Amino acid sequence: MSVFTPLTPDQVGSWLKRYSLGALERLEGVAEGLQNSNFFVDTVHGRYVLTVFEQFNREELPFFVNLMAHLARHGIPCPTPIANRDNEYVGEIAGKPAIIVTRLGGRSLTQAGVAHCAAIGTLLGDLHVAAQSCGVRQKHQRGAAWRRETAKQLLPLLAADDAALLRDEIRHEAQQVSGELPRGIIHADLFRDNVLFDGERVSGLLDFYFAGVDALLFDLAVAANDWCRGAEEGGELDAARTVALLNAYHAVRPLSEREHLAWPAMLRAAALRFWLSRLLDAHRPRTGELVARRDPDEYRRLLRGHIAANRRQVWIDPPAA
Ligand SMILES: Nc1ncnc2c1ncn2[C@@H]1O[C@H](COP(=O)(O)OP(=O)(O)O)[C@@H](O)[C@H]1O
Ligand SMILES: N[C@@H](CCOP(=O)(O)O)C(=O)O
Repeated sequence: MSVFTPLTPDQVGSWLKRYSLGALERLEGVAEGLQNSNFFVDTVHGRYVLTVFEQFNREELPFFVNLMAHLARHGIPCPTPIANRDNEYVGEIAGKPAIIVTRLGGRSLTQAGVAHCAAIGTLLGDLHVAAQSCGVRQKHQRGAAWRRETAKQLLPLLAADDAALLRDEIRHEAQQVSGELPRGIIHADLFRDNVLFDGERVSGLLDFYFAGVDALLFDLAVAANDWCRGAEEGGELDAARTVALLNAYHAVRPLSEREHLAWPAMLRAAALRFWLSRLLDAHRPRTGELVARRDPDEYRRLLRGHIAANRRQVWIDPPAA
């Protein structure tokens, strides 16, 4: 996250009185992330993370908070939301909705190896299975309809070759049949900075604020695009890491023949999703105390790499059931 809403120790100290977490010992703004304002909060009882929501109103939060609570109960290493003395997860600070969750140990990786990618495959499979019994549902907010609408807004702002790429990609996506793929709640943003590792063990899965129902394969493609991207400038995936990710996932939730066939298009859809959101951020920058930005060109290169690989038929295929 970035800090868009600065908070003082006094503000947080008096807010904490609504919880049974003890008095504030230390408050620190977190520089990573893009969507919300996050603070590490240490109290006499433990270590927590306070998230102030910049883009959601109160009514939109119960889905995410209940999903995290459900997954934590089912052994997924995600933060556990803490209820206040009125037994509510969602509170308010600085006029904005806020929650406090357990702070997990470990560190996010800048470079992932084969063993890390296998751990991510297992984690994602476990997440998809555990989420099946979650009582709350909502649509994935960055799905195909969002991509179409966002492309329309961005097209007039882009250079001719980018606009042509975007138009072709939206057309390509419309020709796919992803509606027939297995669906469920997906994390939808499983990048390296949203996972904490302790050695080769996953100690934390963070940032559920894009989660929602969509094709499960989309989640795997988002993860492959970030965790398995090769070191070179183009958009090819590293074979060993991709195979490790896919095989580990397949061992938990076997991929179907239909998913196998849909994989190349799904990698493109997942690359398109982040090219679009990064372009939007670049064209409408937000202000704040510590604001992180991500490079749209990285995902344009990845998208072009997938299109070129598609023409040459050099996909690293997932195992088929
Ligand atoms: N529960 C947590 N335990 C440990 N670190 C956390 C936790 N929540 C957030 N963080 C830290 O804060 C950063 C930003 O959090 P994130 O949820 O990704 O924010 P945003 O929603 O703004 O993207 C993470 O990369 C991680 O370093
Ligand atoms: N993973 C996305 C950005 C989403 O922001 P996050 O900080 O909430 O993960 C990207 O890399 O574009």
